[in-house]
Amino acid sequence: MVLPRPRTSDGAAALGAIAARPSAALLAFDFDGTLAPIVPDPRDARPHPRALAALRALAPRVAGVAVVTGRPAETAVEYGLDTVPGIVVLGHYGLERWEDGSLTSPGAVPGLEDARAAIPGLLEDLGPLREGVHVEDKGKAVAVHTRRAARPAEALDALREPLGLLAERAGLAVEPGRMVIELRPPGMDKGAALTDLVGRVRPGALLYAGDDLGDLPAFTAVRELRGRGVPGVTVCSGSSEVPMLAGQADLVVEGPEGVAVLLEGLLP
Ligand SMILES: O=P(O)(O)OC[C@H]1O[C@H](O[C@H]2O[C@H](CO)[C@@H](O)[C@H](O)[C@H]2O)[C@H](O)[C@@H](O)[C@@H]1O
Repeated sequence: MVLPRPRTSDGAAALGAIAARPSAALLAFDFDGTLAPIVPDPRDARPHPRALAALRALAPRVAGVAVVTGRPAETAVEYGLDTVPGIVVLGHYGLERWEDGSLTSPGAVPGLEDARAAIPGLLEDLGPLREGVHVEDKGKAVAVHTRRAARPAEALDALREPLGLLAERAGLAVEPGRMVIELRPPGMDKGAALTDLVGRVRPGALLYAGDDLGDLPAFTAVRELRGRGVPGVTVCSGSSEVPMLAGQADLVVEGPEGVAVLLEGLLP
């Protein structure tokens, strides 16, 4: 199968290196919007069947397959990732690590209980915009979603300031995403998580694919790693919701289906 051509020479060189010597490649992905199509209810998200099949086939041939997600690691695993041989799942933006059935996770998150208690009142203050806004409690982070709201973009805009102030008071980080604002533990991001993983795997080349603002630190990490001699290609799983991400990537594909086609192109 023919591989797409990245628009940058660095990206083209890295994808060429991955195709030429897959056994030295690390393939890393965001979950929602990249491997899994976006759906209204986060509990219904599952990996695109073709992407999952391609990952299963590629995993024994590459140096590593990883998912770096804002989800709790075990949630992404339960949604089907444990069927990929040897996969590493880094959850909560890298705070958690799941590998070979075993989870490493930090203890209680200071400030989260206060944030959790304050959110219902803050949602009441939204008035009519409140309709359809829902809270996803992820144990070590809380996400406020507006995708199912009657007026999703307006509700999200109305939430930015109060959730920002609440995060500041509680000592939490604010993570804006696709029709969602999360309050999560500070001190970790997908860039640090990916750099740490590269230090462990020591790949000859690296691919990272993402779809959202939370993936930008991973894109930056790929560029920094290039400067340290690790060829890397960034892939944007494109959407109309986050158009700016395309300009930050070496290669743009059409959502999770496009990611699946790219992975199929790496198969022998
Ligand atoms: O880092 P990711 O793997 O991309 O996770 C980021 C957040 O994704 C999820 O929310 C997004 O996907 C939902 C399911 O398709 C969608 O309904 C929602 O609008 C999106 O924002 C997830 O629910 C969050 O917990 C993740 O942090």
